Parts: sequence; structure tokens; C-alpha cells
Amino acid sequence: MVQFSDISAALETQVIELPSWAFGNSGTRFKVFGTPGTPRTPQEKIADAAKVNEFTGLSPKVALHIPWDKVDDYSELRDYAADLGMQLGTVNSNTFQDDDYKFGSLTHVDPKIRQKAIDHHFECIEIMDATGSTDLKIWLADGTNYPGQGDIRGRQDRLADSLAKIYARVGDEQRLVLEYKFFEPAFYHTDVPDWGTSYAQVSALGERALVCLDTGHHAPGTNIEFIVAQLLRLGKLGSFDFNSRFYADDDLIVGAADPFQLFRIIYEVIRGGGYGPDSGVAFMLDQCHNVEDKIPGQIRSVLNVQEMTARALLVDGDALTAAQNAGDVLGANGILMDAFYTDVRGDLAEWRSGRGLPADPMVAYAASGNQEKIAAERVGGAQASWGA
Ligand SMILES: O=C[C@H](O)[C@H](O)[C@H](O)[C@H](O)CO
Ligand SMILES: [Zn+2]
Ligand SMILES: [Zn+2]
Repeated sequence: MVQFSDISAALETQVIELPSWAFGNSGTRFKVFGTPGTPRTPQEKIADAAKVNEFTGLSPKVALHIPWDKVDDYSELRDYAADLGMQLGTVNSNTFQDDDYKFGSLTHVDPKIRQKAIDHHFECIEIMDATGSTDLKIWLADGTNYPGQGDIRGRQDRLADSLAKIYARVGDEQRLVLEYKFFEPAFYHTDVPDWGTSYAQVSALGERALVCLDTGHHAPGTNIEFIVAQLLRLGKLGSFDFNSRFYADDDLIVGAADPFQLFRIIYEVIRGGGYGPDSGVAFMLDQCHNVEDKIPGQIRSVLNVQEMTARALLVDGDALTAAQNAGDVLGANGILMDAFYTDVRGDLAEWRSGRGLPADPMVAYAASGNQEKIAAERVGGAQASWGA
């Protein structure tokens, strides 16, 4: 039986990267709600991410989205973050909000439009050089809405060519992660719809090109942990965009909709060697808090990942392997379920207290008065939101 004390050290190394855009206003096509205290600048987003790290000790890294986090001096932004104990992480490109990309970006039939999209990624790589970021994350809205609208094969060939040009500029200490998504905003075909396509495209590039798995980007019923196991086996899982969903790409708090799925995913990460500081697998959140306050929403999120990580680390691997090899169906399932049903919240609270962190970060943050403080201070100016 694995005890909590056996996994305590493994929990020390967990790093969950926060998305700067989760602190801005986001919403749906129906409405983007404003919230008192929402940041107006990349600096205020980073300050909010630092608050999450202050109360959880889990999130010393914040991902940027370009141009949403555009500033004049990125090394200055790096220093600003460092003063708050934060590192600037993954740089997310954006080729989904420019009129020129209506019919595609890296897949567009017009070489001028493709070059414009490629140049945007060159700009992102220059930003990475200034921020010290290692990962360039590419998610493409590219796709079509009607059969016949686009040449699926031709678009794949143009995508491969564009990615090769971008990859050639990626530094030796840097990586390119390609995110897939089975639909939206395209509703007939998406050019990078599944792990197989992302794998095929990044494998053609080289060893520093990897797959990004967003947990909200699969068809209902998809066994995501199987994809995790396979990509780890192939050495091509670069990063996660963690969130949860009831229906589509809802970008809800990770673990909120299906904590058992999160547990199963993280179990396969651990089993496949994808957990730990040298695993090369980045844990990032990709969420939007449409109705709940954003800082506590992010605190809740990183705690959910930590909790399911602790439960997955409690799986008695030896006993499980023995039961699997013995064909003991219910025994094997029972061993995994025992870990999942182990309530680790008390142990985690003690674990935090032992490290100078609040036993219950949600309660501590609510009592800190920070939410009221930023609501009072951040008046005037435009609140940050998707698209701005
Ligand atoms: O659905 C879009 C993807 O999840 C991307 O990761 C995107 O960049 C992110 O959601 C912010 O819009
Ligand atoms: Zn994503
Ligand atoms: Zn998404």
C-alpha cells in the first residue's frame, strides 16, 4: 500500500503553468461579462498569476498570448515577472483573429497570407528569446465549413511547408508544440483535428517539435488517457492545456466536470514517465472564467490538478501490475479505484502548512482582501479580454 508520505517528495516538483488570458474577461459568442478588478495590462495579469502562486506554491510560470500580451519591452516584462517570483512561460501564437486569416493562415492558398502567418511566429520566437521562454505553442483555427470548400490534401502540404519554415527558426533550447482540436471555429474540417495529424506534422519537423493535448479538444467518448499513453510511448507529448468540459471546448475549471477523467489522465502521465521536472511534459491550464472570479478560479484549478496528481501517485503500481498480469480484472480495477477514492485533502492541507503555505488556499485567498483591493484599484482603462 502506498502511503501519502511516500509521495510527498514527488509533489514538491509539480509546476502548473497559468494562462495569462484566464485573468482577462472571456465569454461566449453571446456575451463577454466584465468583472471588477479584471486586469488591464499584461503586468496586472502576471501580478494575478503571482497571487495564485503565492497561495498555492504550484504556479511559478505564466504563459503569454500574442498579441493579447503585447508590450514594448519583453525583457522588462521578464524582469517585472521575476520580481514577483514568476517566470514567463509558453508563448502562444494567434492566427485566429485577423481578417486575413478568414480562409486559413499557415494553410492559406495565398503564399503572402501564409508568409504573414509565418512572420507572426518569427515574432513570437523573438519574444521567446527576450522572455527566456522555451515553448512556442501553435493552435490553428484553420479549417472549412462545407465539403469541397477547401482541398484537404493541399492544405496539409501547405501546413507542413509553413511549419518547416517556423521550426527552422526555433532555437536549440526551444520547442514547438502543435495543439490539435476536432472542431470550432471550423465546422466541417479542421486542419489539425486530432493527435494523429499533430503527430504526423511534428514528426516531420524534428525532435523539438511535439504535440500539445488540450483536454477539451476531443470528440465526446474519446479515451484521452489512451492518447496520453501513446504519445508518451512515442516520445511526442510536449504539453497539456488542462481544462474540463461537459459538451465542447467549454474551457471550464480542470477537474470540475470529470475529476475521474483527470485522475486517469494523470495516472497515465505518471505511468508513462511524463511526470516530474525532467519529463519534458509541460502542465499548462487553458481556461476562461466567464462567471466566477478569476484568481480563485485559477487557485481552484491548480489545487484540482495537485489533488488528482496525489491520488494518481498513490496507485500501488506493483500490486496493479501483478493483478493485471494475473488477469484479475476486478482486482486490478479495484487497486486503481482505491487510489482514486483516497481522500488526500487532509494530507495535502498538512503538506502545505509544512511548507509555509495556507492549508486551504481558497479560504486564505478569500480572507486576504486581495479581490476587494484589485476591484477598488483597477478602475478606468479597458479590462483585458479575449481579442483585446
Ligand atoms: O481552442 C483554442 C485553443 O484551446 C488554444 O489553446 C487557444 O489559444 C486558447 O484557448 C486561447 O484562446
Ligand atoms: Zn488550448
Ligand atoms: Zn480550446
